Amino acid sequence: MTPTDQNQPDADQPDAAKIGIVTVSDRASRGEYEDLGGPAIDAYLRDVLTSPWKPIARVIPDDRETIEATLQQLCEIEDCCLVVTTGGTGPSQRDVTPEATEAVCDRMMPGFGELMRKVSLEKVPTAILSRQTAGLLGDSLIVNLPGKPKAIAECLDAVLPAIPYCIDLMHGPRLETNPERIRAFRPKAQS
Ligand SMILES: Nc1ncnc2c1ncn2[C@@H]1O[C@H](COP(=O)(O)OP(=O)(O)OP(=O)(O)O)[C@@H](O)[C@H]1O
Ligand SMILES: Nc1nc2c(c(=O)[nH]1)N[C@H]1C(S)=C(S)[C@@H](COP(=O)(O)O)O[C@H]1N2
Repeated sequence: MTPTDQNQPDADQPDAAKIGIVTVSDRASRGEYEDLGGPAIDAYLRDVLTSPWKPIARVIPDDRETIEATLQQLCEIEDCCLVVTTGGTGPSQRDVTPEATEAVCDRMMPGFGELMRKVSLEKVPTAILSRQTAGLLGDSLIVNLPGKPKAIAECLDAVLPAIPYCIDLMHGPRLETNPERIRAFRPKAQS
C-alpha cells in the first residue's frame, strides 16, 4: 500500500478529524466554472495527512454574511478542528473573506498570512494583493488561501508544518502527516 492509499479520509471512524473546505467564489458557486479550489485542498490533505480525517466541503458566493455563517456552522456545529478557505482575499470590492474570518474569530493568528505572502512572493509579485489571514474560532483554526488553485499547495506547504501543533494546543484531534511530504513540527516532542 502506498502512503497515498493510506491517507484517504475515513469518514466512518468516529475519531476522524473534521476539516472544513470552503470555496468562496461567485462564479464557482453559480456553476459558471468548475470549482477547482476545493478539490485541490482535498487532494492536498489526502496527500499529506496520514491520520483519519473527514472533509466537509462548501462552495459559496463572495457574500460576507454567507461566509460568516458558513465558518460558524463548520466550527461550532460541525466541530471542524480546521477550516481552510480559498478565494475572496484580494482587493476587489467583492473580496471579503478576510473580513468575514476576522468577524467570526475570537483571536487572529497573523503569522499565517505573513508567512504565506512571503513564500507566495517568491512565486508571483501579485502575492502582496492577497489579504489572506487566519484565526481561532473557539477550538477551530480558520486559514484563508487565495483563489488561484495553484496557490493552494504553495501556501499550505509553508503553514502545514505548524498546523498539527496548533490543533494540539486547542485540544483538538492529533493530526499526523506523511514526513516524506510534510513533517509536522511539535516542539515538545522534539526536545
Ligand atoms: N474555485 C476556483 N476554481 C477554479 N478556478 C478558480 C477558482 N477561484 C479562482 N479561480 C481562478 O483564478 C482566477 C482569479 O481568482 P479570483 O478569486 O480573482 O476569481 P474571481 O474572478 O474573483 O472569481 P469570482 O468572481 O467568481 O469570485 C479566476 O478568474 C479563475 O480563473
Ligand atoms: N501563492 C500564490 N499566492 C497568490 C497568488 C498566486 O497565484 N499564488 N495570486 C495572487 C493574486 S493575483 C491575487 S489577486 C490575490 C488574491 O486572490 P483571491 O482574491 O483569489 O483570494 O492572491 C495572490 N496570492
